[in-house]
Formats: sequence, structure tokens, C-alpha cells
Amino acid sequence: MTTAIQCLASTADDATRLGARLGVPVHRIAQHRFPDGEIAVTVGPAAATTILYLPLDQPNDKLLTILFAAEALRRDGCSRLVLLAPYLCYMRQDIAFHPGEAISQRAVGRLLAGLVDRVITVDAHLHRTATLGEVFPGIVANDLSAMPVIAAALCQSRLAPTTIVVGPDSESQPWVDTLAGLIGAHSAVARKIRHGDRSVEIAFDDPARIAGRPALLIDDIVSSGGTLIACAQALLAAGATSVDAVITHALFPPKMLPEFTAAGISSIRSAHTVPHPTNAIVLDDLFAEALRDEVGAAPPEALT
Ligand SMILES: O=P(O)(O)OC[C@H]1O[C@@H](O)[C@H](O)[C@@H]1O
Repeated sequence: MTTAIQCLASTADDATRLGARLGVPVHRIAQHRFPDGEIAVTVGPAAATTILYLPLDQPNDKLLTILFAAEALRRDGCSRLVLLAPYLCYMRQDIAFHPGEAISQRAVGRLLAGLVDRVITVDAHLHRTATLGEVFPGIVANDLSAMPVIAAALCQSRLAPTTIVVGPDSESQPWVDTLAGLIGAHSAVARKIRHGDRSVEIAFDDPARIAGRPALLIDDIVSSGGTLIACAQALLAAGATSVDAVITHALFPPKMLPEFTAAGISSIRSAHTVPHPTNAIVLDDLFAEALRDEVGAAPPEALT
């Protein structure tokens, strides 16, 4: 069995580290955009087992890239295609919120399940869907948790013993519980009302729990940043002595960073799931462990 990783240039560094860890070659997928907006995709040499390393932030072109890469790889002899999408797109659109609205989660799941044999992701945003298997009918799907890795990183950074781990809404309760349990910290979860894509309102039922403590704000996704900013402001209003944030997926544009600072957030650390300047938590071990059984005896080669 031969195994290789294929990645886009934007994630070559992360993919190269993973390739070295697994002892498999890493090849780049080239993309060309035609004047009419269509794209051409050129894959590297196909291996019998190919791992497509493709975080699905800014996803629309990337979904087409998977479609075209799968066509080329299968034609060139790939018999097993594994999608490693450290961030999985469209998981939040899991019901029809308005009459006639597409359930994007379902559509994307069915599309990908028809193209690849296995999907691996991290902290998929599954709140009304019980398991990732429901999203990807007929194939294996693994939703890895970044929380143990985040907990280990936090333990190394020596948190103040009074630190309180805070989640911005009820959806964050599982991560908050897991993380607070792993690092042995107090915890609190806010109530959130979303008024629009960028407008949210955050309140704490028991602000006295927060007063006088450094807060560690935890979330899976920061996209518009509205949730993080509103939560930081509510924490500081409740008397938190400082606010630092640790998130899994940093989807916001880096030019927004001054807005977080202005809201009183001292630092933001994210996991290496999408390319981002706040990335500080490396998930190589998590990915290598999940992919161990996909790896044959192929010798490592340089990035081509
Ligand atoms: O407020 P923004 O950053 O746009 O969106 C991210 C938030 O929206 C939720 O679904 C996520 O879990 C996170 O709390």
C-alpha cells in the first residue's frame, strides 16, 4: 500500500510537517483560474491511498477542488481517498432556518460522501446533528476533539489558579466542561441572543462568579468576531481582571485583530486548522494518530 498527502500551497507547511510525521510524501495541488471564473486543478502523483489535506475555510472553490482532484486521482489509480479537512464548512447550516432554505450541511455531506472514502475533521460544529456519521452517509467520518491538545498547551502556559473558563453560549457547554475538567478550572457559560450575522447579545446569569478572576474565553469558531467581542465586553463588565481567548477555528480576517484588542481581549490563540496568524496550537499528533492506519511502507520524499 502506498500513501501520499496532497495539499494546496496555502497549507503546505502544515501538510509537510504531517507528511514527515507519517513518513509519506507530500504533493501540491495546483489551481488555475480561467478568465471566465472556472478553475483547473492539477494534482501531484496519485498514491493508492491519498490523503487530501484541505481545510474548508473560504470553501466554495475548495469544494470544487475536491470534486476535480477526486476525478484526477481516481483516474490515476487512487483507490482510497481520505479527506483531512481540519475545518469542515457549512456545518452550521444544519436546518432550514427559513422556508425554502437549503440545508447546506446535508447537501455538502452528501456531495463529499460521494467523492471520498473517509472524512476526518476537528471540532465539527454539530449541535442539532448527533454525529458526523449522519452528515456523511455510507462513509467513515471522524470528528476529532482539539480540547485535550488545547488543555495540554494551557497547562504549559501556567494559568493563574483563579482562572475561569468561559463559553459564550449554550453550544459551547461541552468544550467548556471538557477543558475546565482537564485543566481543573472553574467555568461559566453565557447566554447568547443572535440578532444577525454580526450582531449578538451576551449576558451572564451569575456575574459574581466572574468578578476578580482572569477569564479564558473558549469557542469553536470565530467568524465575524461578534460573539467573541460581545462576550469579552460582558466579561469585563462583570469584573473579569483580563480576557484571553482560545479557539479551534480562526475564520476571521487577520485585519480584524485590532478590534479584538480594542474590546479588551489580551490574546487569541487558535489551533492549526486553517491558515491564520493566531495559530499557536499544533494538531500534528492528533492527525498522525487518526491517520496511522492509512499509512503503508512508502518512503518519504520531498515536497514536489
Ligand atoms: O459570532 P461569530 O464569530 O460570527 O460566529 C461564531 C460563533 O457562532 C457560533 O455558531 C459559534 O459556535 C461561535 O460561537
